[in-house]
Amino acid sequence: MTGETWDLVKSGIERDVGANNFATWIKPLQFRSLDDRTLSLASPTDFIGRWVVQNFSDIILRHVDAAGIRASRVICTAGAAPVAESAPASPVRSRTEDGLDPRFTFDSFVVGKSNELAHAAARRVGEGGPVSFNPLFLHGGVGLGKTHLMQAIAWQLRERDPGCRVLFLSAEQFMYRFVQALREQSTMSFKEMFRSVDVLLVDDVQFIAGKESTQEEFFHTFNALVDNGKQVVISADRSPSDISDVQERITSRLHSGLVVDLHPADYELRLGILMHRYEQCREEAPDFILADGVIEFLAGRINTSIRVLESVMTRLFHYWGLVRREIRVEQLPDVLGDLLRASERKLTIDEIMKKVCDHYSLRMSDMTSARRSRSVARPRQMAMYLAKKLTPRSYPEIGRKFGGKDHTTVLYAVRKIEELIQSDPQLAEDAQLLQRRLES
Ligand SMILES: Nc1ncnc2c1ncn2[C@@H]1O[C@H](COP(=O)(O)OP(=O)(O)OP(=O)(O)O)[C@@H](O)[C@H]1O
Repeated sequence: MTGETWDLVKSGIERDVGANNFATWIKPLQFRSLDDRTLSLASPTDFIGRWVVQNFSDIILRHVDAAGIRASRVICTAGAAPVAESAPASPVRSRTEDGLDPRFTFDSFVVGKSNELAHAAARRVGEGGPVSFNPLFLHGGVGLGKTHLMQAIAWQLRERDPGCRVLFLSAEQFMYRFVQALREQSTMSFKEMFRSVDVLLVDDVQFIAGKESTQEEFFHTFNALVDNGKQVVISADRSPSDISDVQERITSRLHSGLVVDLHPADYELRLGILMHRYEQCREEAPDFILADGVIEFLAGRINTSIRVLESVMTRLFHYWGLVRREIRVEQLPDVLGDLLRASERKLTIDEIMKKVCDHYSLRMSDMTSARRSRSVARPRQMAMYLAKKLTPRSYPEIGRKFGGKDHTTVLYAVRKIEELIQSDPQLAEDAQLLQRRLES
């Protein structure tokens, strides 16, 4: 690793930690050395060094890993002596050399309503042979199983045909490899390597937004593969047309295959995933017991990402390792406090109005105005309906937020939209889409 690579890694970290955190904590860090998987960074003060190690080690290691560099510990030094040192990374990184996690297979993927289409499409690609859609584009919010499905495809293809050349990498890794090839003047072998694969899977493609030459290279690689009948699978946190700063020609090519949305997990899927993890834990430790109602309680409460559901079960398992007693529902707030609170984030009426305005190209003032033309009144009714459905606010409270309207106006709006959902498929689709966007 060099100082230059560290600078690239830093730009990736900025995306995760936000501009303020970046400027305060990460930007001042200088690369010192990488020995024996220990990344040593120089920090301007002891305090910054300690803070970084405590709060940012995992993120730093994740991005270093994405750059293809193996490191398992961060040390910060101010002056000559180390001020803080992270514990070695946990064995979460039990990935194979090619970046595939052995846990991410189809067998361990729980299928529900919200991911069944994505799962079916991924399965189809995993079967190999000609596929009628290319590329397969999977998108959805944080921690909903995109990476899991992509890697499951890779594992299945390899299992069926060990000779099949499958390459899985993140868009961030694609960029690092490309930059390295430019630096080492080896772009020809870079191109050859990428064009020789049978199936290319690129995760988190939104990362290349705004990165002109990486986009250009990605576009050429993509075209060369698709034109030669090789399968491409891509994932992103949003749909192709919602990724800004990506050239139009790329967006339209991304659209040319099958675009599938992974929706937030519903109650049944959350329950299924928790039960699956519980069984896995019990295979390891048959005495690990959760009292009746615990899993149902968690499935009802944790509605953020599936990653959080997993952390919950891991936390309970560790807790059980200490107390060795059945865990009951009453104990959950103490054991899981922060994780439960994180799921309590409530949607505000302002957020709902804003999403509805974006969707129908209206101004926020249209939500509170008294205009009755249908192009404004209908979206306003939709926003009222969503406010009733997705927040605990009462009819009068909602009325007040919409420019002091009477509660009967809100009641009428909710009934009207409910009625139209039954008779107007376009409106029903709008309502469903908005709800999904608001809940994700
Ligand atoms: N349907 C599922 N069944 C079992 N596990 C799942 C399922 N969906 C997600 N997971 C698990 O949740 C975790 C997060 O999933 P994953 O990393 O695939 O999310 P992602 O959509 O790629 O999110 P991000 O964009 O944040 O990386 C993983 O450990 C994965 O195994």
